[in-house]
Amino acid sequence: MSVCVVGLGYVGLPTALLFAQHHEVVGVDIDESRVDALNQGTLPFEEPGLPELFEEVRENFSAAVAPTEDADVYVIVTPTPLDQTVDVADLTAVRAAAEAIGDVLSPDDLVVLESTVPPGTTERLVVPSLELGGLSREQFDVAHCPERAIPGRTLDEVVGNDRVVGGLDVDAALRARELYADVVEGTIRTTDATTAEFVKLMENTHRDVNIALANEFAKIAEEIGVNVHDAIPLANEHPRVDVLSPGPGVGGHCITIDPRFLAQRTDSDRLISVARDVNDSMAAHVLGLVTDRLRGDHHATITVLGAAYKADVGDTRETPALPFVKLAENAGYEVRVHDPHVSEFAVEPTELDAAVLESDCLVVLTGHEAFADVDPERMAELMDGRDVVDARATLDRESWESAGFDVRVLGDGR
Ligand SMILES: NC(=O)C1=CN([C@@H]2O[C@H](COP(=O)(O)OP(=O)(O)OC[C@H]3O[C@@H](n4cnc5c(N)ncnc54)[C@H](O)[C@@H]3O)[C@@H](O)[C@H]2O)C=CC1
Ligand SMILES: CC(=O)N[C@@H]1[C@@H](OP(=O)(O)OP(=O)(O)OC[C@H]2O[C@@H](n3ccc(=O)[nH]c3=O)[C@H](O)[C@@H]2O)O[C@H](C(=O)O)[C@@H](O)[C@@H]1O
Repeated sequence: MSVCVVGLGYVGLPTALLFAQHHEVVGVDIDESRVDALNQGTLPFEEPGLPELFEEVRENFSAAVAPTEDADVYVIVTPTPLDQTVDVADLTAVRAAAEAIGDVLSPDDLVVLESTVPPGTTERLVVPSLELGGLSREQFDVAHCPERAIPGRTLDEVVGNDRVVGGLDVDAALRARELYADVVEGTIRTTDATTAEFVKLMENTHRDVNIALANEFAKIAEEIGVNVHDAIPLANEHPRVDVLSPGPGVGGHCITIDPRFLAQRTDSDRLISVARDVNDSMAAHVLGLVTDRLRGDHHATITVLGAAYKADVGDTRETPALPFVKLAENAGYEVRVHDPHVSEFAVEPTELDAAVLESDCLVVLTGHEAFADVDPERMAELMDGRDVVDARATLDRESWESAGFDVRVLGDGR
C-alpha cells in the first residue's frame, strides 16, 4: 500500500515515518526547504527517537511539495491555528490540503483527517473540498483520526496510546482502523467523524480547565499563606482527585486553542471560557510576583529562564513566556531570555552567563531539566540582584537560598 501524509510538522512527520515502517510513504509539505532538507536526510526539529526512526525507514520515505496520485491513502496533518482576530478556527491549511488531494484522488482511496478541528469539519469542509477534484462522496472513504500524542514523547504515544477513529460511514471507520492498526499498539475505537472531532476537543479542554483550577488554587494559596506544592500532593492522595500543576500559563499549539474550537459556535461555554481566561491571567500574575520582589524598581533587568511552552521541548507556539516578556517590557524592565532548547524568540535567547550578567532577578517560566543543574553560586557571582521567581517550582530552593537568593515560588504563600 502507498500512503501520502500531507503536512510534515510535529505530528505529521513522526506519523509518516511510522507508516513507512510498513508502507511506501510520500510526505508532502508546502515548505520547500523542509522537503529538500528531508530528502537530504535532515530532520527539521528535535523529538526523542525520531533520528533513529528516520534512519531506519529512509528507503520507504520520500518528501514532495504536492500529493502524488499513486497513493491509496491520504492523511492530512496540517496546522489548525486560531484566527485571533475573530476567535475561530483557521482551517485554511486543511481546506488547501483537501483540495490538493482532491486533484489526485482515485476511486476507492481513503482520506484521513488527523488535524484537530471543530465538530463537523470532516463532513462539511473536507468532503466538499475533496469533491472539487471531480469525484463524488460515494467514490472514496473519509475518516477523522485525531492525534493524542504529547510533544516530547510523540513516538511512544502515537504507538502506545488508544485511538478514536470516526468514519463518515462504517466502512470508512473500519478501513481507517485497519490502517492505524499497523502502527498503533493501543486499542482503536470506531465511531462517527463528528463524535471523534468532539472527543479530541473534550480531551484538551478537560486538561485546560484542570490546569486553570490548579492555577486558581495557587493564587488562593498565596493569599491564605499556604504552599500549594505541599497541598496538592496531599489532596491527590484522595483516590478520585488529581490536581495538576500551576504555572505561568498554558502554551502550545493545542490546549490554548482547542477549547476555543468548542466555544466558537455556542453560548453554553461558560466554564471553558473562564478557564481560558484564568490561564491567560497567569503571565500577569507572575509579573506581579516579580514586581513585588523588585520593590517597584522598574529600571531593573530581569532574566527569563525558558521560552519554550513547556519543559524539555523547543516549541514556542503560544508560549506564556511571550505575554510575560511583553508585559515586563511594557512595565519598563529590561528583559533577557535564556533557553537551551530555543534559538529564536521575541527577545533573542542568549547563553546563560550573558543572560544573567548584572541581572536583578531570575524568572523561571519553563521547567527544563537543564535548569535544575544551574549553579546558584555562579549565578550569585554574575548577577547584581538576589531575587528569583520560580513559576514552575523547579529549582532546588535550599541550594539557591544557601547561595544568598530570595526565592519566591508561584503558589507558595508561606
Ligand atoms: N503538536 C502536537 O503535538 C499535536 C498536534 N495536533 C494537531 O495536529 C495538527 C498539526 O499540528 P503540528 O504537527 O503541531 O503542526 P506544525 O505546524 O508542526 O506542522 C504543520 C506542517 O504542515 C505544513 N503545511 C501547512 N499547510 C500545508 C498544506 N496546505 N499542504 C501541505 N503542508 C502544509 C507546514 O509547512 C508544516 O510543516 C494540528 O491540527 C494540531 O492541532 C494534535 C495532537 C498533537
Ligand atoms: C489532554 C492532553 O494531555 N493533551 C496533550 C496536549 O499536549 P501539550 O504538550 O499541549 O500538553 P501539556 O503537556 O499539558 O502542556 C500544555 C501547557 O500546559 C502547561 N501545564 C501542563 C500541565 C500542568 O499540570 N500544568 C501546566 O501548566 C504546560 O506547561 C504547557 O504550557 O495537547 C496535545 C495536542 O492535542 O496537540 C495532545 O495530543 C496531548 O495528549
